[in-house]
Amino acid sequence: MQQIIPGKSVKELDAAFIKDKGITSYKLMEQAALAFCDWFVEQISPENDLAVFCGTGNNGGDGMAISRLLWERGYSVKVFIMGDPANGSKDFKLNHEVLPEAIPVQLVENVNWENWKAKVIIDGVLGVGINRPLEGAYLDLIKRLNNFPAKRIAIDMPTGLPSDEILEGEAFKAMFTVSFQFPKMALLFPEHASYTGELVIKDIGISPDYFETFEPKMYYLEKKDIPELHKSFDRFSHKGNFGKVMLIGGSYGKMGAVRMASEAALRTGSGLVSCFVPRCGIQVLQSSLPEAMVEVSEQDHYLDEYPPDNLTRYDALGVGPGMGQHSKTAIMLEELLKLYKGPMVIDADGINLLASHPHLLNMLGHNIILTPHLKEFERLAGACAHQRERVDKVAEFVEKFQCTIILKGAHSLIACPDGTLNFNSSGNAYLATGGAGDVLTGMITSFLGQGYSPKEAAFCGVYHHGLAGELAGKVNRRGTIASDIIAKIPQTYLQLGIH
Ligand SMILES: NC(=O)C1=CN([C@@H]2O[C@H](COP(=O)(O)OP(=O)(O)OC[C@H]3O[C@@H](n4cnc5c(N)ncnc54)[C@H](OP(=O)(O)O)[C@@H]3O)[C@@H](O)[C@H]2O)[C@@H](O)CC1
Ligand SMILES: [K+]
Repeated sequence: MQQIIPGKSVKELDAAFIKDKGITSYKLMEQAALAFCDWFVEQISPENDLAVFCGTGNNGGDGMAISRLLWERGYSVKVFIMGDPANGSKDFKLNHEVLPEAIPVQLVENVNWENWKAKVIIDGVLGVGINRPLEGAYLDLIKRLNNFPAKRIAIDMPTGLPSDEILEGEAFKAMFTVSFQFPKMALLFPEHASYTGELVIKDIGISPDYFETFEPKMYYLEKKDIPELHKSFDRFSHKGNFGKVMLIGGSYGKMGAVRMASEAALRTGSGLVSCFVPRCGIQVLQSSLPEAMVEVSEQDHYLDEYPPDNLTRYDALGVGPGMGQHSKTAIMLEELLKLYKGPMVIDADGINLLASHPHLLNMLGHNIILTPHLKEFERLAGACAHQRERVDKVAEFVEKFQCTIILKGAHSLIACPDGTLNFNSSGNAYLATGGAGDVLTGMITSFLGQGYSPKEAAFCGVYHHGLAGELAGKVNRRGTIASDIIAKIPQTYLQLGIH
């Protein structure tokens, strides 16, 4: 898996890599620029005139190299330099020197903005070297570029965005950020969505072993990581091999949640799916999801204090969708935590009940996965000012209670008891729809029931769920609903080449 390291460690990483490979830093910059151009030519046609803004550090050096390479590919390019080129970094200067004479170069301070035009703005002003908020001429430039009607693309990082912290002040508002080798952590924060734009990661050839010495252990979960996590089944596999799971939840008016989680478990591959719901749910479930078996608790409208009988029948449980927060249901949850020693996902009202009955937190452990969205997590662990703080609190929570947490959102964070923090890459905004979380619960429960470890089940569940959302979004766009995501689960296996 691709490791994410702090921006301040990038220089050290580069130095180790180029020393070991016996290449120059200029060559590495060329590799980065080529990787950017490979992506760029697929997106933007040469009819568009390009304005490349270069600082005088290595981000600016990238900008210079990219200008040359795109010019060679037939683009009309103009270069604008921010800062004093005489004070530039070594590789900035080298790339400045080899810039073809046919490319016009101007200092930003000399630009007459009145007649200025460009269809595409490429930002190579500052990258991971940023160490303070933008001010003065830098700030003026970025504000101007943000208001200019052009396509905006950032090299490595949008100028102004710190690589690992929350933005203070202003930054370049990129429509695309093409980041080298790994996503800088701040590109994954929801607060930065309008600065990062669409995130593209381009491999520049630095293999994973060069990252290993860096802390903390943060990773980016990508498509290539998923197939090897999957088990293979053969012609003689029977439904027992695919696991027997139970989804526990539902209350009057919220039976859809447990129904969707159950269908998602079936579509993910569970051999047998049972539901445990209040009495009022039996007809809903039996008629709308005939593949599931249903057991009911005594009460009509909510789950009473008695958990299902004979829990050892199940390979995994998923608890919480639509469950409500009745005090008797809280007792049932406590009983479940006492009695059931297999793997379990706790979501939605299950999490809310943990938050309102904090003594239950001490019953969590390695076999349990919690799947809170931001607000649910804050109910568990206290308010957070921003995602940076939330990431730290998630890590602390997992260390204390030794369970897995999946903090849902764009780039869901999977924090594991082994101390790793893993950010997901799949998914899109169309996943932000009622019931999508219930679908995820069903999927992870299914993987647990199929014998995947909590970490494998979390990785596979989150990645497949995001991919199903992408596939559903392609067809249904803003009209995507949770059932569309479920319908696309089988296709995610196909996309990943898994039988
Ligand atoms: N492996 C990789 O990922 C590779 C990375 N590469 C590229 O290198 C980039 C990093 O380059 P970099 O280290 O030279 O820093 P960069 O961002 O150009 O800043 C330059 C200088 O600006 C200054 N400065 C700071 N804050 C400021 C502010 N607010 N306003 C004004 N000035 C400010 C500060 O100097 P100071 O003023 O503090 O002396 C800083 O040193 C990286 O993002 C990627 O594009 C590739 O080429 C190869 C492979
Ligand atoms: K930049």
